[in-house]
Amino acid sequence: MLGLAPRGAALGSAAPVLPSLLHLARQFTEWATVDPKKLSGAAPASCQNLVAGRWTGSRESRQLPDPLNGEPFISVPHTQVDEITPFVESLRAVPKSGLHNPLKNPQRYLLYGDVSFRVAAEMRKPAVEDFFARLIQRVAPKSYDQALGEVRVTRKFFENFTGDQVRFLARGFTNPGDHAGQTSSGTRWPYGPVALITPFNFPLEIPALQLMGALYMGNKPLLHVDQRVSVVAEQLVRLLAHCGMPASDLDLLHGPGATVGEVIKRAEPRSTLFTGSQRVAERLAVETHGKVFLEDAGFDWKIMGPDVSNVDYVAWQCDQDAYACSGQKCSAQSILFAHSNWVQAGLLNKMAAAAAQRQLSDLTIGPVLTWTTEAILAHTNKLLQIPGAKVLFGGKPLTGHSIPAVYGAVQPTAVFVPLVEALKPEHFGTVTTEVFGPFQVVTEYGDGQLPLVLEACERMTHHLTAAIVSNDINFIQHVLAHTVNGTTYAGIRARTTGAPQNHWFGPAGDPRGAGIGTPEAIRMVWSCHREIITDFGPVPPASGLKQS
Ligand SMILES: NC(=O)c1ccc[n+]([C@@H]2O[C@H](COP(=O)([O-])OP(=O)(O)OC[C@H]3O[C@@H](n4cnc5c(N)ncnc54)[C@H](O)[C@@H]3O)[C@@H](O)[C@H]2O)c1
Repeated sequence: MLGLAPRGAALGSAAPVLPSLLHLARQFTEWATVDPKKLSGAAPASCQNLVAGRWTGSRESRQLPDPLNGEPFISVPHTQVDEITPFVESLRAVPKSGLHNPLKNPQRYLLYGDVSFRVAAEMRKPAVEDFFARLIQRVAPKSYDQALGEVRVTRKFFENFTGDQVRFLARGFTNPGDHAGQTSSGTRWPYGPVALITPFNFPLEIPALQLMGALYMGNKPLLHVDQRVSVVAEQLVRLLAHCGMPASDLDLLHGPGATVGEVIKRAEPRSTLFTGSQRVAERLAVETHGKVFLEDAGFDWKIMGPDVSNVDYVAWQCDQDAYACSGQKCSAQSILFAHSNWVQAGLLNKMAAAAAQRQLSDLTIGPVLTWTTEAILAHTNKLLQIPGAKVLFGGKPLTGHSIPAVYGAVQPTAVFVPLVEALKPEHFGTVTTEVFGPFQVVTEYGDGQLPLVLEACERMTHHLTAAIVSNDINFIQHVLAHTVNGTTYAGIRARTTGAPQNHWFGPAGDPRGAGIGTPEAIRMVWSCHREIITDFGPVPPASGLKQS
């Protein structure tokens, strides 16, 4: 309630007529159960599961270490396999025809347009935007600008699906039939019970965009987010409920990945969207008998054409692509193929200078959550065994910090590997291993060596993002024509990172590959095609019927 001035209160009277700023800030997040500004070992937060519309705990909890100083600061349900029956039953209770579809409960499309409108309005409030940005920073340390960018992309996504836009997602088509009374119509049908598993690196954006896609299309999702960051998704779910989402429309399961894996085995959701590592992706593909959509490993390349221009800008973009969020973006620049003209123009020195500006104090470099310092340095040393390989910059641990040893802490690093050596079968696997941290491989090619670069792209196994940095249309068309990555930027401003709400983001070249964010992605991942052929007559006279 806004503390408006009481009727008749005189201006200038001693009684306060406006609510205090503190009160306003608090009411903006009345649905929240954590305060990211206070969150610490001294003021820990705790999380809850949501199942069948009820918030619950679990027998055991895990105390998460603060990634910046190791103090236990969040207690998260450590849900065990013997506690999953309510989650299995909740999913099993969902009909295959979903909670809504074009013929059932169509008012729910409008409900979700309305929920999205309210969430977007809430997220426009500076206090709410700041709440999510800071909460993201506390669990997946990244600079404030990067965290705020994640919140704003999420808000714009909600804005995109307000009003009638959810209903339009389920748009179908009709074709005239063979005779009077017959029409065929293509419809978008939900899967019903579905699962959604997302990683740590974008704790708000990935769960929000995929979750809403699942809900918009009429499914009931079981949501599981990496437990190191799932506090953010829980706050999103609380905001959704505050904005009118029926609390029983989704379940939220905190805990180890193995527990959600077991729920999936027993509940057999009709489809599962997984975002995370290749290892778990392949395992789920087998366990679900292929009923998966995957957004997995990203070994992302950037090719720089022979035409050099705007070297300062391009070096800045390389630094952003490789090291923003400490390289923990699936779209991060993993390998750079620089034409010799760029090397001669001083690109690598400018990249080194940009990387040297990054610092822990503003989280432009920070903890690595899935690779330890030792593992990153061991990988660096393995690359350095390749003839001609050398460290261009970085290659050392960060110093003067209290990041716990379970996480990694290394300088932004670039290792140069000669192209011909990189292509040798004994080296190729190491060179193209995705290091989910501030790390990239750099190589150089000369005139006449583009076929070797394209051969490297052909032999890579995953095709998520890519960048072709050039303004030479013939060069760009040639590279585009011979490669397949799902999200490819081309032009002098090309980047590998960038997963906004306004374009498709996802891999190509794999029939299991998913997409995120756009109407096409939502329709493809969260609904299937159903053809309904209506044939009401008039019926022809029986005398004219022939057997065949
Ligand atoms: N392609 C994309 O859009 C995209 C986006 C973000 C991250 N990623 C990839 O994610 C990886 C980094 O994340 P990570 O290494 O922490 O991923 P991960 O595979 O270890 O974890 C991802 C999720 O899977 C869950 N999980 C773990 N074991 C499971 C099991 N047996 N059954 C079901 N779920 C299980 C985890 O709890 C977590 O929520 C990188 O490879 C990165 O490229 C890809």
